[in-house]
Amino acid sequence: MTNREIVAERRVSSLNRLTGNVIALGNFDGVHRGHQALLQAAHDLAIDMRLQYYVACFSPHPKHILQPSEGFFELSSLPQKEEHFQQLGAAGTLALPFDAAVSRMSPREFCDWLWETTKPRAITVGCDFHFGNRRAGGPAYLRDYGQRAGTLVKLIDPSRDREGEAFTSEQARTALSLGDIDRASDLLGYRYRVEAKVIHGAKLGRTLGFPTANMELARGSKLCAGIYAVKFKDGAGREHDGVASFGRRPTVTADGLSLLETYVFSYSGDLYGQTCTVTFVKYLRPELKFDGLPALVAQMKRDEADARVALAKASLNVSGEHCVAHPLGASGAGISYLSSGETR
Ligand SMILES: Cc1cc2nc3c(=O)[nH]c(=O)nc-3n(C[C@H](O)[C@H](O)[C@H](O)COP(=O)(O)O)c2cc1C
Ligand SMILES: Nc1ncnc2c1ncn2[C@@H]1O[C@H](COP(=O)(O)OP(=O)(O)O)[C@@H](O)[C@H]1O
Repeated sequence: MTNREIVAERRVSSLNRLTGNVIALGNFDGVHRGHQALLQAAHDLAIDMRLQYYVACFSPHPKHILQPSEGFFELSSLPQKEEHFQQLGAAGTLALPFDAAVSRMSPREFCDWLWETTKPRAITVGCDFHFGNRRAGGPAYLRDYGQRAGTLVKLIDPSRDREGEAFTSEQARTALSLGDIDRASDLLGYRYRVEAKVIHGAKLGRTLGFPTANMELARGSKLCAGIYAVKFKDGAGREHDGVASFGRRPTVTADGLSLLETYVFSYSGDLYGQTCTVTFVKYLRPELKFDGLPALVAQMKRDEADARVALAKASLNVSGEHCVAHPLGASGAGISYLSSGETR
């Protein structure tokens, strides 16, 4: 059997498992507290119907294709979303490929494809979800289509904070772009985190007594430049405390690339090439241009002390668990990738 055949076989078996279940449909960028409530509704419905629920989301996020020049600030990668979905009891994730051709599908074509692919017994969808050419399809279209196909389509109202404002991905993006980590954590229901490979830098950090693991964030990130108290997970999954700087290092470069640089406390070793995760616990201060390296190093020492205090004060739930209590725990079956021509 060739590798290709093995992959195809796996795909068929996972799709066979997925058909005839509950589908939670959406983009779920950030998997924020509103998304979590919707996924909880899908989960509850699946239990009532004695079925499983799967999440169907587009990949890449449609904004990358529809507004490529605007540099979309995506809150979570597909693997990060899948991790959240698993924690929220989903049996698997169906990544629906999004490209120009899919963007031109009529609502009817899209629904025909989705129904043929997943044979859903029920679909849960947020009241503001739109799809199809020029966003012509919406929850009402899905409900009517479902009625004709004998599928229950459950529209979920947005969940709101104490002030009555709906949780949105855009609010979380705004909070992160302002350095308001507390607000972002509150909206997301967990602490914002990024994952990337550690790359080589100017090798100056070690001479300052502050070696930093350098990571490039996804294009389009609008995270506020500044200094943060963080948790750092190395490639082997070990968690460390640290202090990170995100920005262009105006003290040492004229127009450097934006980098996330973490000084990992009580660590010595080689992190180059490891895929690491940085979880943001507290914003400490803006990035500044210092008058020479001694002034920068003196401030970095104060930053380290401030970060230690902030990390000691923060609740222990630092790896960012969900606020939503979940009876099922992890039971995910992985991601299935589909092409729009494929049904089973
Ligand atoms: C805690 C901390 C605070 C920092 N603050 C600033 C800052 O305010 N301004 C700045 O230009 N660079 C700042 N940096 C970035 C340093 O300039 C950078 O880490 C140093 O030049 C080493 O770079 P390298 O990893 O490429 O060797 C900070 C770094 C850390 C770890
Ligand atoms: N405590 C530490 N925190 C961060 N990186 C460390 C630490 N100790 C050793 N390292 C290693 O040193 C590298 C950073 O050193 P640095 O001089 O800043 O070089 P670069 O400019 O390439 O980032 C990291 O990528 C990692 O491999």
